[in-house]
Amino acid sequence: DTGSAAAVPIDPRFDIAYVTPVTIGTPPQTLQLDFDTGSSDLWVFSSHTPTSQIRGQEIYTPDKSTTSKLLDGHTWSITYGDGSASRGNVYTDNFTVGGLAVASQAIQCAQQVSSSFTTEESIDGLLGLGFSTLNTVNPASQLTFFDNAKSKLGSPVFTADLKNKQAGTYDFGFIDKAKYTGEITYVPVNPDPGYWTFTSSGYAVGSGNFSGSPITGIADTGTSLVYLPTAIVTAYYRQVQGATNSRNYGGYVFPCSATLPPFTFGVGETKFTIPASYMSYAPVTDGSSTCFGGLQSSSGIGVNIWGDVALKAAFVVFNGANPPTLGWATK
Ligand SMILES: CC(C)C[C@H](NC(=O)C[C@H](O)[C@H](CC1CCCCC1)NC(=O)CC[C@H](O)[C@H](Cc1ccccc1)NC(=O)OC(C)(C)C)C(=O)O
Repeated sequence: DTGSAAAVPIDPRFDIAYVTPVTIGTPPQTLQLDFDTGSSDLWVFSSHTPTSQIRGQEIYTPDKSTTSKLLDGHTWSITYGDGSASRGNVYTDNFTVGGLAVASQAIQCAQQVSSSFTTEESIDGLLGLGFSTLNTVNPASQLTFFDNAKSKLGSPVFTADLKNKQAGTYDFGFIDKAKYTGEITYVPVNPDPGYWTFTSSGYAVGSGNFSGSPITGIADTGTSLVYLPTAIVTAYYRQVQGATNSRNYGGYVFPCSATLPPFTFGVGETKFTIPASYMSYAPVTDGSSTCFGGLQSSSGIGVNIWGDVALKAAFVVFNGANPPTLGWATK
């Protein structure tokens, strides 16, 4: 079997996150979920979520599904890097993504969501695509959709083809040659503690020389920006007129009129260039002439993160074979 579904930016002005339609239950209930390779819980706004915490999101109602089953005594609670959080109970039900079906997927139903989830009307929940070791369900952790679907897939892979300010695609079970150019470079993945962790072969700022210093980080579709070591980030913004590291805005900002260099990162022998337009992420507030950078320092995070700003510049194969690998191709 295979599956293919669109990854749609939730905001047409800048790519803060992407959502993908899924169906849950019988008859099918359609929700838009944020596919997140940086976590491993599949959770949804639901009929168990207090109505005061719902603002326009679609919800999953297990009682309306003839195939839903309560996973008795199981609970979950998750807090993300940006401080947002949710918790609740667990059902199993039929679940599909782009035509690919899993019969008894653990669906974590929110009984509580933090305010940042309530105010993000376009996100009806998350679909974790990290390793199942990161799943937070107690007393028994649950498998991700990808882990449940793997045995039905021609090849145990999914691919991310995220795009700039337009819809991209998540494919499951096959690699679409039409989506990339050249050869795919595969690199090892360390699945501990549960992220898609790999090592980049180095970077270059604009037309500067390529530094061959390895950078270990995670490929994370659920993080908007790129977070790298301070030395790299300061080297980048040294090339941007008027750039400053703003405590007020929590990162590097610069005049929106500034000329930005592109940023190149290596995977094996292949080089990926993030265009300057992706590196100017967004005005700090609507209409401001001060812009927030798409590259920020990872010093406060503890891990380097190749988020959407970088992933948009590549076609990425998440290979769930044993051992797992990541494939990167230009497009
Ligand atoms: C609990 C663990 C098992 C897993 C957990 N994983 C993570 O925190 C990484 C994971 O990819 C999470 C997944 C996101 C959580 C929040 C909702 C959207 C998905 N990423 C994160 O927690 C990182 C947060 C994102 O980068 C936000 C996302 C966002 C989306 C829409 C609106 C506002 C903000 N963007 C964001 O802040 O963009 C700015 C900086 C331009 C404003 C962890 O490592 O702690």
